[in-house]
Amino acid sequence: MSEITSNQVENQDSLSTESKPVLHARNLTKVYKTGEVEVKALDGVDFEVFEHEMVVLLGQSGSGKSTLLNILGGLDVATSGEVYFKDRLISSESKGLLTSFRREHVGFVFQFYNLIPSLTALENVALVTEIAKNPIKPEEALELVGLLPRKDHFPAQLSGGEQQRVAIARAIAKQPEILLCDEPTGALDHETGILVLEAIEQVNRELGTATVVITHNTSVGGIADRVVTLRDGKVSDIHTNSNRMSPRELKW
Ligand SMILES: Nc1ncnc2c1ncn2[C@@H]1O[C@H](COP(=O)(O)OP(=O)(O)OP(=O)(O)O)[C@@H](O)[C@H]1O
Repeated sequence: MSEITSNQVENQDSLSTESKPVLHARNLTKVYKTGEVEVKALDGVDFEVFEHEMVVLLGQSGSGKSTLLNILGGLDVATSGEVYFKDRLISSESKGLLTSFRREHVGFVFQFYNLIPSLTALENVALVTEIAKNPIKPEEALELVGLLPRKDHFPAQLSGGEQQRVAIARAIAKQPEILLCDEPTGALDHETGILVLEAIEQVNRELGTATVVITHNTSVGGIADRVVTLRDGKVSDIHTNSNRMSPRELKW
């Protein structure tokens, strides 16, 4: 992987003058201590995601992708460094404030869907909309991911890809400013993975939700505005795509 070039840094600067970062992190480090053993999972990471932007986060296993995503979303805290949500410095906030930041502003999608088996697709999404401040209707969220016709089906009656699309609907139904997806296609075959990426792409385009997608699959970088690569806990490359590909155009 190449180091960041001045051209790439310029591209970033031009992006930042056109729109504002929804999230930005400065000089993040994360050290995990287990007994005598220390692992430096993040080592001076600067990262931002702008309004409406789609960022794909690449890197080998153990490079620090999930650690970064969890800190950005307020699920974990950094050892040092700063994280801002717009102008709000969230990295110095109490656990309670961080929890309310996460509840109000962040949608998460993980590799495994974590739907409640005894509830239908619609009820799984409604669980979130019932307590959110400014939700869209659960039906609308399912429509966005193409699953309204399956609203009365239980998770066991849906394929893996369909369950993941319900999980995406659940994540975005509260209209978060940020959608963070950790290996959303990791458990899926190629065709199903494309459908899930299409759902994420649709949400990003129609709701304008700033989105970060972690993947091992370098081809998926084609759907992003920017592709950020981590290596050994550092940003090793930032690439700006001149055009975003649709998920269906991806080949792997
Ligand atoms: N809770 C933890 N305790 C100790 N070490 C951890 C913990 N979580 C992560 N690590 C270590 O931190 C490093 C970064 O892990 P992380 O999960 O962020 O990488 P990743 O790029 O997301 O990997 P993968 O693609 O395999 O999910 C790894 O060396 C990992 O073993």
